[in-house]
Amino acid sequence: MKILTAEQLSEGDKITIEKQQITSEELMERAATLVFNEINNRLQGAPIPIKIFCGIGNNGGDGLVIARHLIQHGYHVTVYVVNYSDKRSDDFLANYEKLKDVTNDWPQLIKSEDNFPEINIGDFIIDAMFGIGLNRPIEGWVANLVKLINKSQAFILAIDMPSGLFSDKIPAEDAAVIEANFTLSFQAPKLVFFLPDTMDYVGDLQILDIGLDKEFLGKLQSGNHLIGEEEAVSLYKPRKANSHKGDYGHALIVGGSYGKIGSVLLTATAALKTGSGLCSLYIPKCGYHAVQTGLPEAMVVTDVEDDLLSGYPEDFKADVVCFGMGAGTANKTREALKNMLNTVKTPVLIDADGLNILSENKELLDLLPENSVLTPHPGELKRLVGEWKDDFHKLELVRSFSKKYKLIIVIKGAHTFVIDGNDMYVNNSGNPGMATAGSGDVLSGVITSFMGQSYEPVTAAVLGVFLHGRAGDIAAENLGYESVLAGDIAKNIGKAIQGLFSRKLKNSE
Ligand SMILES: NC(=O)C1=CN([C@@H]2O[C@H](COP(=O)(O)OP(=O)(O)OC[C@H]3O[C@@H](n4cnc5c(N)ncnc54)[C@H](O)[C@@H]3O)[C@@H](O)[C@H]2O)[C@@H](O)CC1
Ligand SMILES: Nc1ncnc2c1ncn2[C@@H]1O[C@H](COP(=O)(O)OP(=O)(O)O)[C@@H](O)[C@H]1O
Ligand SMILES: [K+]
Repeated sequence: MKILTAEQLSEGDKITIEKQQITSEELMERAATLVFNEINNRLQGAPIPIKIFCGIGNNGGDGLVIARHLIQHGYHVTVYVVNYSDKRSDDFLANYEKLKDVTNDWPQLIKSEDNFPEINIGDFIIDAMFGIGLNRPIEGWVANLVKLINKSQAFILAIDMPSGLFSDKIPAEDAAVIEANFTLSFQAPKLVFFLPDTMDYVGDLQILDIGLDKEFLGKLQSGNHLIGEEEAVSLYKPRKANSHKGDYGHALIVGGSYGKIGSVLLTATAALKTGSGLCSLYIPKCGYHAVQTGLPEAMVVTDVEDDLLSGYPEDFKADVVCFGMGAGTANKTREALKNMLNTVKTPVLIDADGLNILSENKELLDLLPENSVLTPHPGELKRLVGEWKDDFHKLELVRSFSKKYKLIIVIKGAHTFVIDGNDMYVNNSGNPGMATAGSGDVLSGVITSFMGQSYEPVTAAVLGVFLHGRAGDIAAENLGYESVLAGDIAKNIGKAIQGLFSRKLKNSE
């Protein structure tokens, strides 16, 4: 699904109105009716107090339409007009009139703190103050109203955007922004819904298809994509009946050091669980018995050193090499990485200490084969590209880094971002149970495995990140967030792949 900007969506509104020969009021009616249906499906007529805070633009107009439908269906609704300006939009005014047809309770006007209503913990708040039209921070008494709503602990449903959130920039730390429990947004997700700085304002997210012109949406140039199940299915290559292990790639996992052999074991397990035909590890001698016992399906080659890596098996024939987990950053290990990069001419994956070595030895970046995949968490990323001011600045830095070195960067996080030059893929699977030691090692194994199975590196990264998150979701469904171990994510990769084709995620390990 494309992630769009406020400008693209406004343009989509205009074109849709022209092509479908409808009025903007009709489009508002369509969009807000979809919101009403969602609310009605969930509340099922429950007699809870619903307080709708409407701005005076089209977001407020949506609020008025939602209010009208809710009142018609017998809900207990109080409508507030947050009168931050006198410039009411035409569609707001039209729907303000229409509200008269269904109620004698005129909306309550809020013009200052004096008009603030009481908000109770059991209220159902609908935030229709500002949508994509926000063009400056919310200030004065309106900011205080936002803060009052946030403090109330009532359930907050935001329409289109949590009010106060811009679609293209990060609000200041003390800015007034609605902290929604749920956001129902129109037609396409906005990038801020997924950034670490702003995702907490959004709560759970659902996108409503309000029927904007398909041709316009199809042709829109947007390099930003949200990756869900549908996208993942389209990337997956089924196995052929007439095939053998040689068809599914030989992955070589290089890493580990004394006390950190578990990391490579996790990566190799994940690679095999993702379908690698063969998997070998190149590790220091101290890990030999652990790996041979822990993962009998894997082959092991050991370094001359006992406790760390110092070299690379130059004659080794692998389809893909992954380097770094648990490796440490000793000088000898830096030489091992250098040796690997001087030997391997096809895209590699670099993770963890491999990234730390690159950060300390930037000249090595030039040795990375084009389309290699780097999988930093935010700490590793900072060492690699420098400090950023906010998430938009971070994405800019990573984009130019990706272009400069022709690399694919996987920024790990609650929503992992895969950046390949101007293209960006935002992952929509995963859960906080995955914030556990070694889950990144598992991700490296999954992506490496797909690279070895002849997926394009960017496809391997995007599909790998999605399936890793989905496997984590399956593990969490069965174990609870706290009990998910990285190994459980690896165990459920197969179920995650199966789940692409059947929605039944049950009977997992
Ligand atoms: N395709 C879509 O996306 C559709 C959008 N609709 C709704 O229309 C909304 C956009 O409506 P508008 O463009 O009228 O904008 P908003 O309703 O978001 O904002 C209203 C107006 O407030 C003013 N304003 C901005 N920031 C302010 C601030 N900090 N303090 C005081 N005033 C401020 C601006 O002049 C802005 O136009 C969407 O978010 C959505 O809810 C729907 O009705 C129909 C379809
Ligand atoms: N809150 C979260 N929601 C979704 N995924 C998460 C969350 N926290 C962590 N993850 C995922 O878990 C992995 C953690 O990787 P990393 O930080 O490298 O851990 P480690 O170094 O212990 O392996 C990443 O793939 C990340 O996207
Ligand atoms: K809103």
